[in-house]
Amino acid sequence: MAPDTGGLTLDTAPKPSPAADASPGDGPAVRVRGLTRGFGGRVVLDGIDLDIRRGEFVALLGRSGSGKSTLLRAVAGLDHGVAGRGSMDTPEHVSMVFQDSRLLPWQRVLANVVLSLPGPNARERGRAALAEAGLEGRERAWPHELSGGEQQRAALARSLVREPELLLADEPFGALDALTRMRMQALLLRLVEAHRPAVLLVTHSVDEAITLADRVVVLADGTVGADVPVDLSGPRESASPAFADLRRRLLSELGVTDAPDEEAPA
Ligand SMILES: Nc1ncnc2c1ncn2[C@@H]1O[C@H](COP(=O)(O)OP(=O)(O)OP(=O)(O)O)[C@@H](O)[C@H]1O
Repeated sequence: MAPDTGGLTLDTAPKPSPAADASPGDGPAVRVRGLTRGFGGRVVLDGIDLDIRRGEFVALLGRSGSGKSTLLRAVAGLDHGVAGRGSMDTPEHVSMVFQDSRLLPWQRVLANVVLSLPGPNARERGRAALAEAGLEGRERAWPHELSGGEQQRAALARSLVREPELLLADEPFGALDALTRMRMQALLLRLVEAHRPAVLLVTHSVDEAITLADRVVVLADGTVGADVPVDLSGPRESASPAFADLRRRLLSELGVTDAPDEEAPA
Protein backbone atom coordinates (compact mmCIF):
# COMPACT_ATOMS: atom_id res chain seq x y z
CA MET A 1 0.00 0.00 0.00
CA ALA A 2 1.25 3.51 -0.79
CA PRO A 3 2.49 5.34 2.29
CA ASP A 4 0.56 8.01 4.01
CA THR A 5 2.67 11.10 3.54
CA GLY A 6 0.44 13.47 5.44
CA GLY A 7 -1.19 13.29 8.85
CA LEU A 8 -0.91 11.22 12.17
CA THR A 9 -2.75 9.31 15.02
CA LEU A 10 -1.77 9.62 18.65
CA ASP A 11 -3.19 7.26 21.22
CA THR A 12 -2.25 8.79 24.50
CA ALA A 13 -1.87 5.37 26.15
CA PRO A 14 1.73 4.18 25.96
CA LYS A 15 2.22 1.48 23.37
CA PRO A 16 3.98 -1.72 24.32
CA SER A 17 7.13 -2.47 22.41
CA PRO A 18 6.27 -4.22 19.13
CA ALA A 19 9.19 -6.51 19.72
CA ALA A 20 7.49 -7.57 22.96
CA ASP A 21 4.14 -7.73 21.13
CA ALA A 22 5.40 -9.94 18.41
CA SER A 23 4.69 -13.60 18.80
CA PRO A 24 7.22 -16.02 17.31
CA GLY A 25 4.86 -16.58 14.37
CA ASP A 26 4.79 -12.89 13.45
CA GLY A 27 6.64 -12.09 10.28
CA PRO A 28 8.96 -9.13 9.83
CA ALA A 29 7.54 -5.67 9.15
CA VAL A 30 9.30 -5.60 5.79
CA ARG A 31 10.38 -8.53 3.68
CA VAL A 32 12.05 -7.85 0.35
CA ARG A 33 13.23 -10.64 -1.90
CA GLY A 34 15.14 -10.47 -5.15
CA LEU A 35 14.28 -6.84 -5.77
CA THR A 36 15.62 -5.45 -9.01
CA ARG A 37 15.13 -1.95 -10.35
CA GLY A 38 16.69 -0.19 -13.31
CA PHE A 39 16.42 2.90 -15.45
CA GLY A 40 16.86 2.92 -19.22
CA GLY A 41 18.41 -0.54 -19.22
CA ARG A 42 20.86 0.33 -16.40
CA VAL A 43 20.49 -1.90 -13.35
CA VAL A 44 20.45 0.05 -10.08
CA LEU A 45 19.16 -2.61 -7.66
CA ASP A 46 20.25 -6.11 -8.52
CA GLY A 47 18.49 -8.68 -6.35
CA ILE A 48 18.07 -7.04 -2.94
CA ASP A 49 17.00 -9.23 -0.03
CA LEU A 50 16.10 -7.30 3.11
CA ASP A 51 14.07 -8.00 6.24
CA ILE A 52 13.20 -5.38 8.86
CA ARG A 53 11.75 -6.65 12.10
CA ARG A 54 8.79 -4.97 13.76
CA GLY A 55 10.05 -2.00 15.73
CA GLU A 56 13.56 -2.33 14.30
CA PHE A 57 15.50 0.77 13.20
CA VAL A 58 17.57 0.16 10.07
CA ALA A 59 19.84 2.80 8.54
CA LEU A 60 20.65 2.57 4.85
CA LEU A 61 24.06 3.81 3.71
CA GLY A 62 25.65 3.74 0.29
CA ARG A 63 27.64 5.94 -2.01
CA SER A 64 25.82 8.60 -3.96
CA GLY A 65 23.88 6.93 -6.76
CA SER A 66 24.02 3.47 -5.14
CA GLY A 67 20.23 3.22 -5.15
CA LYS A 68 19.20 4.12 -1.59
CA SER A 69 16.29 6.33 -2.62
CA THR A 70 15.33 3.88 -5.35
CA LEU A 71 15.05 1.15 -2.71
CA LEU A 72 13.10 3.38 -0.34
CA ARG A 73 10.67 4.38 -3.06
CA ALA A 74 10.18 0.74 -4.04
CA VAL A 75 9.43 -0.21 -0.43
CA ALA A 76 7.03 2.75 -0.27
CA GLY A 77 5.28 1.58 -3.43
CA LEU A 78 6.04 4.94 -5.01
CA ASP A 79 7.89 3.66 -8.06
CA HIS A 80 5.15 2.70 -10.46
CA GLY A 81 6.49 2.47 -13.97
CA VAL A 82 10.06 1.75 -12.88
CA ALA A 83 11.35 -1.45 -14.48
CA GLY A 84 12.07 -4.35 -12.16
CA ARG A 85 10.87 -7.41 -10.33
CA GLY A 86 11.04 -9.11 -6.96
CA SER A 87 8.65 -9.58 -4.08
CA MET A 88 7.88 -7.32 -1.20
CA ASP A 89 5.77 -7.58 1.94
CA THR A 90 5.16 -4.30 3.71
CA PRO A 91 2.69 -3.28 6.43
CA GLU A 92 -0.58 -1.57 5.76
CA HIS A 93 0.30 1.67 7.55
CA VAL A 94 3.41 3.29 6.12
CA SER A 95 4.50 6.92 6.54
CA MET A 96 7.30 8.72 4.81
CA VAL A 97 9.43 11.77 5.58
CA PHE A 98 11.72 13.48 3.11
CA GLN A 99 14.59 15.96 3.18
CA ASP A 100 12.08 18.78 2.75
CA SER A 101 9.00 18.85 4.93
CA ARG A 102 6.48 18.91 2.07
CA LEU A 103 4.06 20.94 4.19
CA LEU A 104 1.34 22.56 2.13
CA PRO A 105 2.16 26.29 2.20
CA TRP A 106 -1.50 27.32 2.08
CA GLN A 107 -2.45 25.32 5.18
CA ARG A 108 -1.57 26.16 8.76
CA VAL A 109 0.67 23.74 10.65
CA LEU A 110 -2.09 21.86 12.48
CA ALA A 111 -4.15 21.58 9.30
CA ASN A 112 -1.11 20.08 7.57
CA VAL A 113 -0.67 17.54 10.33
CA VAL A 114 -4.29 16.39 10.36
CA LEU A 115 -4.90 16.55 6.61
CA SER A 116 -6.94 13.44 5.67
CA LEU A 117 -6.28 11.98 9.11
CA PRO A 118 -8.80 9.19 9.68
CA GLY A 119 -10.51 8.48 12.98
CA PRO A 120 -12.11 10.66 15.63
CA ASN A 121 -10.63 13.72 17.39
CA ALA A 122 -8.21 14.38 14.57
CA ARG A 123 -7.42 17.94 15.68
CA GLU A 124 -6.82 16.84 19.26
CA ARG A 125 -4.52 14.08 18.14
CA GLY A 126 -2.78 16.49 15.80
CA ARG A 127 -2.23 18.95 18.64
CA ALA A 128 -0.82 16.19 20.83
CA ALA A 129 1.50 15.10 18.03
CA LEU A 130 2.75 18.64 17.51
CA ALA A 131 3.37 18.99 21.25
CA GLU A 132 5.25 15.70 21.22
CA ALA A 133 7.40 17.02 18.39
CA GLY A 134 8.13 20.22 20.35
CA LEU A 135 5.76 22.51 18.46
CA GLU A 136 3.17 23.27 21.12
CA GLY A 137 1.68 26.71 20.48
CA ARG A 138 2.66 26.74 16.80
CA GLU A 139 -0.52 25.04 15.55
CA ARG A 140 -1.78 28.16 13.78
CA ALA A 141 1.54 29.14 12.25
CA TRP A 142 2.01 29.01 8.50
CA PRO A 143 4.75 26.68 7.27
CA HIS A 144 6.89 29.61 6.07
CA GLU A 145 6.88 30.99 9.60
CA LEU A 146 8.72 27.88 10.86
CA SER A 147 12.47 27.30 10.69
CA GLY A 148 13.78 24.36 8.66
CA GLY A 149 14.12 22.26 11.80
CA GLU A 150 10.61 23.20 12.95
CA GLN A 151 9.22 22.26 9.57
CA GLN A 152 10.83 18.83 9.90
CA ARG A 153 9.34 18.54 13.39
CA ALA A 154 5.93 19.17 11.86
CA ALA A 155 6.66 16.59 9.16
CA LEU A 156 7.54 14.02 11.84
CA ALA A 157 4.36 14.85 13.74
CA ARG A 158 2.35 14.47 10.53
CA SER A 159 3.90 11.06 9.88
CA LEU A 160 3.69 9.65 13.38
CA VAL A 161 0.16 10.83 14.24
CA ARG A 162 -0.95 8.05 11.91
CA GLU A 163 0.86 5.43 14.01
CA PRO A 164 2.59 3.83 11.03
CA GLU A 165 3.97 0.33 11.36
CA LEU A 166 6.76 1.45 9.07
CA LEU A 167 8.40 4.87 8.85
CA LEU A 168 10.46 5.51 5.73
CA ALA A 169 12.83 8.48 5.99
CA ASP A 170 14.91 9.76 3.09
CA GLU A 171 17.68 11.99 4.45
CA PRO A 172 15.19 13.82 6.70
CA PHE A 173 17.88 15.94 8.38
CA GLY A 174 20.17 16.36 5.39
CA ALA A 175 19.35 20.05 4.92
CA LEU A 176 19.74 21.04 8.58
CA ASP A 177 22.70 22.61 10.36
CA ALA A 178 24.77 20.33 12.60
CA LEU A 179 23.25 21.43 15.92
CA THR A 180 19.66 21.25 14.67
CA ARG A 181 20.44 17.88 13.14
CA MET A 182 21.61 16.52 16.51
CA ARG A 183 18.46 17.81 18.18
CA MET A 184 16.32 16.24 15.47
CA GLN A 185 18.12 12.92 15.82
CA ALA A 186 17.34 12.93 19.54
CA LEU A 187 13.72 13.83 18.79
CA LEU A 188 13.41 11.05 16.22
CA LEU A 189 14.76 8.52 18.72
CA ARG A 190 12.26 9.69 21.35
CA LEU A 191 9.35 9.54 18.92
CA VAL A 192 10.36 6.14 17.59
CA GLU A 193 10.68 4.83 21.12
CA ALA A 194 7.17 6.09 21.93
CA HIS A 195 5.46 4.92 18.73
CA ARG A 196 7.60 1.91 17.83
CA PRO A 197 7.35 1.81 14.06
CA ALA A 198 9.93 -0.14 12.11
CA VAL A 199 12.19 2.48 10.51
CA LEU A 200 14.18 2.53 7.30
CA LEU A 201 16.34 5.67 7.28
CA VAL A 202 18.42 6.71 4.29
CA THR A 203 21.38 8.80 5.37
CA HIS A 204 24.76 9.93 4.07
CA SER A 205 26.06 10.23 7.58
CA VAL A 206 27.85 7.20 9.02
CA ASP A 207 27.70 8.76 12.47
CA GLU A 208 23.95 9.36 12.18
CA ALA A 209 23.47 5.73 11.18
CA ILE A 210 25.49 4.47 14.16
CA THR A 211 23.81 6.90 16.55
CA LEU A 212 20.26 5.99 15.61
CA ALA A 213 20.03 2.51 14.17
CA ASP A 214 19.82 -1.04 15.48
CA ARG A 215 21.36 -2.20 12.21
CA VAL A 216 23.15 -0.57 9.31
CA VAL A 217 22.73 -1.85 5.77
CA VAL A 218 25.23 -0.72 3.13
CA LEU A 219 24.20 -0.80 -0.52
CA ALA A 220 26.97 -1.48 -3.00
CA ASP A 221 26.87 -2.60 -6.62
CA GLY A 222 23.11 -2.98 -6.52
CA THR A 223 23.09 -5.40 -3.60
CA VAL A 224 23.40 -5.45 0.19
CA GLY A 225 27.16 -5.10 0.56
CA ALA A 226 27.10 -5.24 4.35
CA ASP A 227 24.50 -5.75 7.05
CA VAL A 228 25.97 -4.70 10.37
CA PRO A 229 24.26 -4.74 13.79
CA VAL A 230 25.01 -1.76 16.02
CA ASP A 231 26.01 -3.58 19.19
CA LEU A 232 27.18 -0.68 21.31
CA SER A 233 26.43 -0.89 25.00
CA GLY A 234 25.68 2.32 26.85
CA PRO A 235 25.29 5.76 25.32
CA ARG A 236 26.48 6.05 21.75
CA GLU A 237 29.34 8.49 22.16
CA SER A 238 30.91 9.29 18.82
CA ALA A 239 34.26 9.66 20.59
CA SER A 240 34.20 6.17 22.10
CA PRO A 241 36.56 3.49 20.72
CA ALA A 242 33.69 1.10 19.91
CA PHE A 243 31.89 3.85 17.94
CA ALA A 244 35.13 4.67 16.12
CA ASP A 245 35.68 0.99 15.25
CA LEU A 246 32.21 0.70 13.79
CA ARG A 247 32.64 3.99 11.90
CA ARG A 248 35.89 2.68 10.43
CA ARG A 249 34.24 -0.56 9.40
CA LEU A 250 31.30 1.15 7.73
CA LEU A 251 33.52 3.68 5.99
CA SER A 252 35.60 0.83 4.67
CA GLU A 253 32.41 -0.80 3.34
CA LEU A 254 31.78 2.52 1.60
CA GLY A 255 35.27 2.44 0.10
CA VAL A 256 36.79 5.03 2.46
CA THR A 257 39.89 3.39 3.86
CA ASP A 258 41.92 6.13 5.51
CA ALA A 259 39.95 5.60 8.76
CA PRO A 260 39.34 9.18 9.92
CA ASP A 261 38.55 9.82 13.58
CA GLU A 262 35.84 12.26 12.63
CA GLU A 263 32.71 11.85 10.55
CA ALA A 264 33.40 11.74 6.83
CA PRO A 265 30.78 12.05 4.13
CA ALA A 266 29.55 8.75 2.72
N1 LIG B 1 13.57 8.41 -12.27
C1 LIG B 1 14.81 8.10 -12.63
N2 LIG B 1 15.15 8.08 -13.94
C2 LIG B 1 16.39 7.74 -14.34
N3 LIG B 1 17.40 7.41 -13.51
C3 LIG B 1 17.12 7.41 -12.19
C4 LIG B 1 15.83 7.75 -11.68
N4 LIG B 1 15.85 7.66 -10.34
C5 LIG B 1 17.11 7.29 -10.02
N5 LIG B 1 17.87 7.13 -11.12
C6 LIG B 1 19.26 6.73 -11.16
O1 LIG B 1 19.43 5.60 -10.33
C7 LIG B 1 20.65 5.69 -9.62
C8 LIG B 1 20.34 5.56 -8.14
O2 LIG B 1 19.66 6.74 -7.72
P1 LIG B 1 19.21 6.94 -6.22
O3 LIG B 1 18.59 8.29 -6.13
O4 LIG B 1 18.41 5.78 -5.79
O5 LIG B 1 20.62 6.88 -5.49
P2 LIG B 1 20.97 7.31 -4.00
O6 LIG B 1 21.86 6.23 -3.47
O7 LIG B 1 19.75 7.63 -3.24
O8 LIG B 1 21.82 8.61 -4.33
P3 LIG B 1 22.12 9.91 -3.43
O9 LIG B 1 22.83 9.41 -2.22
O10 LIG B 1 23.01 10.74 -4.30
O11 LIG B 1 20.80 10.56 -3.12
C9 LIG B 1 21.30 7.00 -10.00
O12 LIG B 1 22.27 6.76 -10.95
C10 LIG B 1 20.16 7.81 -10.58
O13 LIG B 1 20.60 8.68 -11.56
